[in-house]
Parts: sequence; structure tokens; C-alpha cells
Amino acid sequence: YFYSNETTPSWKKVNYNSVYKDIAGLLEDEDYDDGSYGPVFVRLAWHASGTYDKKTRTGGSDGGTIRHPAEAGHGANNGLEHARDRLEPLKKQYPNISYADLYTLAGVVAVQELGGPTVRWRPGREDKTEADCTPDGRLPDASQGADHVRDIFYRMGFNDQEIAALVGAHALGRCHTSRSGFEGPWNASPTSFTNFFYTELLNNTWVPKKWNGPFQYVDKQSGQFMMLPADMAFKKDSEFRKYVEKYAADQDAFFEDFAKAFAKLLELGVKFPEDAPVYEFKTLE
Ligand code: HEM
Ligand SMILES: Nc1ncc(C2CC2)[nH]1
Repeated sequence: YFYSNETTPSWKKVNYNSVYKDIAGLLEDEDYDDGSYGPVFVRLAWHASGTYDKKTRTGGSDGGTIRHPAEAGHGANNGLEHARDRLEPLKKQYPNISYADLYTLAGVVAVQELGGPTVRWRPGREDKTEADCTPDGRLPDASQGADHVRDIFYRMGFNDQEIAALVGAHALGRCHTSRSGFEGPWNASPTSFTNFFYTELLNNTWVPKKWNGPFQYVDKQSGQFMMLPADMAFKKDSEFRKYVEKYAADQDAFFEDFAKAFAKLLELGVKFPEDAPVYEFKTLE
């Protein structure tokens, strides 16, 4: 008899449909923020992936390095322990899943279960040690404008259209003074994935918030919505504004473009196994 000395790789031992269902079960919690872990799961998946540098081919979601203090401790990642801690029991339940796959999958589940588009996702990322953590400074600084946003996202390999589609995720969740220093309930519907970031950005009159915190905007009419300086860049910069107007007018176009760009973000720099399947999970909601 011939024995293959190939053992089955860990990622092949996981039932991802079951993991999807269990992550979906973690979303709702009336005691957390606006009642859902969805927004902070999306932010975890994005920050785990947005460290990628296409020139040096370092960073990205592979390795799950955002779980290591060296990276978790970066200012931009303040508060993401809430997402990682909520997901930790699933790592115990599914020991063969990598943190890198778990964190990115959680972002996909959140987008879909909060009413967003279907986001394609592949397993096969492998966890790496603290040695592979990326240096600070790879994620965007909310107090800066369009030039900085382009520097950060061009480095990852995105164009203006993709950048404008990705920022639409700011329809979800809120800013926390204890995390980024910015303040801002997002009253429209922080736990629904919509194109409201674009419609609010264009339709509201934004004025500087009068407070002692970092410079940010508040909508003049209700005083309930907020925009970061970096958000405002998408209205001020004519190239970005083109897409803001398109997505404000056409939610389907936003969903289609977001799904593509988010899938690309979560796969930056990852060398997947040849036989890794592409999942299009059925949304449970
Ligand atoms: C354009 C550059 C971006 C900047 C400067 C930026 C900055 C920020 C800041 C300062 C916060 C508040 C964090 C807190 O205090 O909890 C935030 C929240 C958030 N960001 Fe971004 N972000 C950017 C792009 C993105 C992208 C590309 C995504 C996903 C595709 C994203 C998803 C989110 C989500 C879902 C939240 C809410 C998190 C929560 O409710 O806990 N952001 N962002
Ligand atoms: N407009 C806006 N910029 C950032 C946010 C945080 C996600 C909630 N909201």
C-alpha cells in the first residue's frame, strides 16, 4: 500500500458554513454599542488587512498578526480587542481555523448579515508569529485629507474608485472617544449596511464640532451625525466626489463595488492554496 506522507492541511478540516453561522450568532448584543458587534468586526477585518504594502509585499491579513500586542497596540487598533475577544471562543471551538481566516471571515459575515452585499471569501491564510507584525503607521490617519488617504491606499494597490467604495463602510458603527478620540454616534442606522455615508456626506451641511476633542464635523441640522476630516476629503476632492455622487444615487452600484473592493482588501498579499475554494455564503438574515 502507498502511504501519502501529505497530512491534510488544517484549513481543510474546517466547516466554514458552520463557522459563518456561529459568527452570525455573535453579532447581536444589546449591551454593546448600538446593539451589534458587526461594525467592530468589519473594522477588525479591515485593520488586519490594511497594513499591506504592495512594494515590499509585507503586511495584509495573512498571519493574523493583528492579534499580537506589537500590532494590536498601535493607536489605530484601539478598541479592536472587543472584536478579538468576542471571537476568541470560536478559535477554541474550531481549533483548525487560523486567526487570519477567522478575523477576515468575521468581516464578511458582518457585512452580509447587516444587510450588505455578498462578499466572496477564501480560506487558507496561515497564522504567523509576532516577528511578522508590521510597523505602525500603515493605516490611515483620520485627521488628514485626500493626499494622505491616497498615499495609504495606493500603497495597498487600490485606485480612487476602490478607495471611495471602501469608505462607505463608515455607514456602520460609531467613533469612540476612548479609542480614536473622535466622537460620534452615527444615528441614521449604525447597524445596517447602507449607502448612507454618501447620501449624508452630500446632503448635509457639515460644520466644525465645538468641543475640546480632535477636529471633526457635525451636521448642522440635527447635530447627530459626524464626519472625520478624512471623510470630508471624499466630498472636497473632485475625483473622489465623482464616486460619492454615484454611490449616493445608486445603492446597487455601491454594493457591487464595495463587495469587490472589500474581497480584494481581505486577500491582499495572501498566497492561497491552489485548491482553496471561493465561498459565496448564503446570508442568514
Ligand atoms: C479612509 C480612511 C479611513 C479612516 C481615516 C478611518 C478612520 C476611522 C476612525 C477614526 C474610526 C473610529 C474608531 C473608533 O473610535 O472606534 C473608524 C471607524 C470605523 N471604520 Fe474607518 N477609517 C477609514 C476607512 C475605513 C474602511 C476602508 C473601512 C472598511 C471597509 C472602515 C470601517 C470602519 C468601521 C466599520 C468603523 C466603526 C467601528 C465601530 O463601530 O467600532 N473604515 N474609522
Ligand atoms: N462618518 C463616519 N466616519 C467614521 C465613522 C465611524 C464609523 C462610525 N462615521
